[in-house]
Amino acid sequence: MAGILTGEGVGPEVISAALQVLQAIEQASGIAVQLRYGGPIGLAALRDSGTCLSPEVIDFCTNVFADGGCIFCGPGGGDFVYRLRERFDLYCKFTPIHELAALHGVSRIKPAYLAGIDMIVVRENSAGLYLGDSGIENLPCGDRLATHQFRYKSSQVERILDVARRLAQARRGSLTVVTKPGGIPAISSLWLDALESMETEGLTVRRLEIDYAIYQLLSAPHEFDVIVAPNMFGDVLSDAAALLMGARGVSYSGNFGPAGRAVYQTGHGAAKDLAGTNQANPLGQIQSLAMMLRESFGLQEQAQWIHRAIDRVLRAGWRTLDIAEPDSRVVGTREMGEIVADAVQAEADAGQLMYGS
Ligand SMILES: NC(=O)C1=CN([C@@H]2O[C@H](COP(=O)(O)OP(=O)(O)OC[C@H]3O[C@@H](n4cnc5c(N)ncnc54)[C@H](O)[C@@H]3O)[C@@H](O)[C@H]2O)C=CC1
Ligand SMILES: CC(C)CC(=O)C(=O)O
Repeated sequence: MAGILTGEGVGPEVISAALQVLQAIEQASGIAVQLRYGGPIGLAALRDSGTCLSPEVIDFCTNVFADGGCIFCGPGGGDFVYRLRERFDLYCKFTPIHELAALHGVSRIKPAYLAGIDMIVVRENSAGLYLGDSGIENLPCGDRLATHQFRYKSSQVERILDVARRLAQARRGSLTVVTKPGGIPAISSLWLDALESMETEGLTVRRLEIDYAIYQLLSAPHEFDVIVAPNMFGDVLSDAAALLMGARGVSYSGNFGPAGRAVYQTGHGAAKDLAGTNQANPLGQIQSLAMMLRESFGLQEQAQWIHRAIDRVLRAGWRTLDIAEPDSRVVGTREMGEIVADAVQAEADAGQLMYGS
């Protein structure tokens, strides 16, 4: 079962396109995913309930998780995602970054640097800068003073490093740990000490500082497999890495906590400039659907149908405006959802022909 939070801005449009694709999966496989719908989130909720994560949405998520489901979420602004992660201890965010070969032509990065890239940014989601205490005070001299204090416990660092270590062991065995010893010495030491005392036999471990890590990510992306970082560095790394896939509109992620709790979302935001125009790219939300099917429902094959369908659609020249090339067949959000849904059906049929089932 999946709980749907449609989000704000372009959220309802990209969620609706993704659900068209889910319908195609259901028709092709005979699997039925039960859906429940929750209320508004983010700045839309703030207007009505005075908070970006309302008590109703907390109850909704609590019930979905208690019934063994996960959340499929459109973008939401304000502090919605931080409060959600805090409330349900969604301490781990995975952002997969993989080659979308059909989009080499729209990338700002030369194709030779993009071929075969395949990495996952593992972001610590439960502490650090974004979960700190802050305030602004008016000083007697007339100046204003803003302060922000943030912290990490070694147990929080150890659990995320352990997730990243296990992921790297299951993949190509390369782990990059990103800190900034000169800039945030105490927290960087905590991370690097935890890394030092962790069993990393069989892994190639790199320690990079955030500034050079971003430079390397964009100049030598093949060198990355699993990257793990504190909250804010992980946010910046995953947004920058999205450039390697072609555009912000195709980026996606999953947030994970204990007891199988999971929230799947886009990497891009509410894109309010595009809301209601049927121009938003739904491929990020659709890829997060594939991630949900694979990680929460164990539907590997169906997730692959989606990725292959997207490749097929992009190679055929179908594009939303943000990823259009001069000879593209430009379509809107809704139409892209329909085209990918049809391509999913074609992938499912091709699979049946191949295996004769
Ligand atoms: N996953 C989430 O829930 C996220 C939510 N946000 C929230 O979204 C709001 C807007 O954030 P911004 O920083 O402006 O980032 P944004 O991603 O919403 O927009 C940045 C630029 O990317 C474009 N863009 C984004 N998604 C697109 C798509 N699917 N197709 C085509 N173009 C797309 C927008 O039109 C805009 O020009 C804020 O309230 C922010 O807090 C931001 C990032 C992630
Ligand atoms: C701005 C947020 C709503 C989303 C984001 O960028 C995050 O994951 O921290």
